[in-house]
Amino acid sequence: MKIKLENIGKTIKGQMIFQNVNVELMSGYIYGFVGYNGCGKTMLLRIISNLVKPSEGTISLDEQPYTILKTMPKIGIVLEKPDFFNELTGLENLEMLAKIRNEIHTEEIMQAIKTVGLFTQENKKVGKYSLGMRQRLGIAQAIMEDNDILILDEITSGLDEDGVNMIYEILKKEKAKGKLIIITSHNKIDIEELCDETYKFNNGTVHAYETD
Ligand SMILES: Nc1ncnc2c1ncn2[C@@H]1O[C@H](COP(=O)(O)OP(=O)(O)OP(=O)(O)O)[C@@H](O)[C@H]1O
Repeated sequence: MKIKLENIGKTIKGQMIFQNVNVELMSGYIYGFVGYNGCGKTMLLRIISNLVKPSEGTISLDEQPYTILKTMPKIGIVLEKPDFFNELTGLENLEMLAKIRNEIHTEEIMQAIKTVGLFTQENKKVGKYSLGMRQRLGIAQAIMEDNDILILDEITSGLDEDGVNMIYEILKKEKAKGKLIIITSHNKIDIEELCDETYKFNNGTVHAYETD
């Protein structure tokens, strides 16, 4: 699977966020987006996820522009702070989200909960979860349905050392399964540990970036 961005630009209310973005993303690789606060990383993730249309340029999946695609691939997304219902437990939140596609049931959800280290916490209300636990639940939601593409914004924010190592392990396993993975992080170690290719956002431009 290949996602190709050609001359992608985004302008909001007359303000250019970025322009002429040319990037190719392939299954089996982990890509990193880096850059200062507000440079447009999340916006580009939204465009890649087909949640937002670009102002200019073409984005395609296996040479088919998104505008004519009949079905999008399965994408697991954690954009910024994961939003859950505080009055429901972690398990209930994931069960509710799983009902949208209706492809998986409690067994697969519990597997994802175990993978992210929330086993025994699944029946606690999310309102009582710490920031790191919410982040872990967000990751469980992204991986539970065996998605083709994983898009994880600020992957390690709010996680303790165990949580960070857990994320590294999960993403390396998902990569080995042939998933296309895109992350953003302000932590250089995340990028060095995980990414095959990194793109740096700077003043409206996006360029491949050498980490060494
Ligand atoms: N819905 C919106 N309406 C207007 N402007 C927006 C909207 N969403 C984002 N922006 C603007 O687009 C720019 C890029 O925001 P974005 O969230 O993509 O940055 P980011 O690189 O992800 O930042 P951070 O590192 O802080 O997460 C910012 O200037 C932001 O104010």
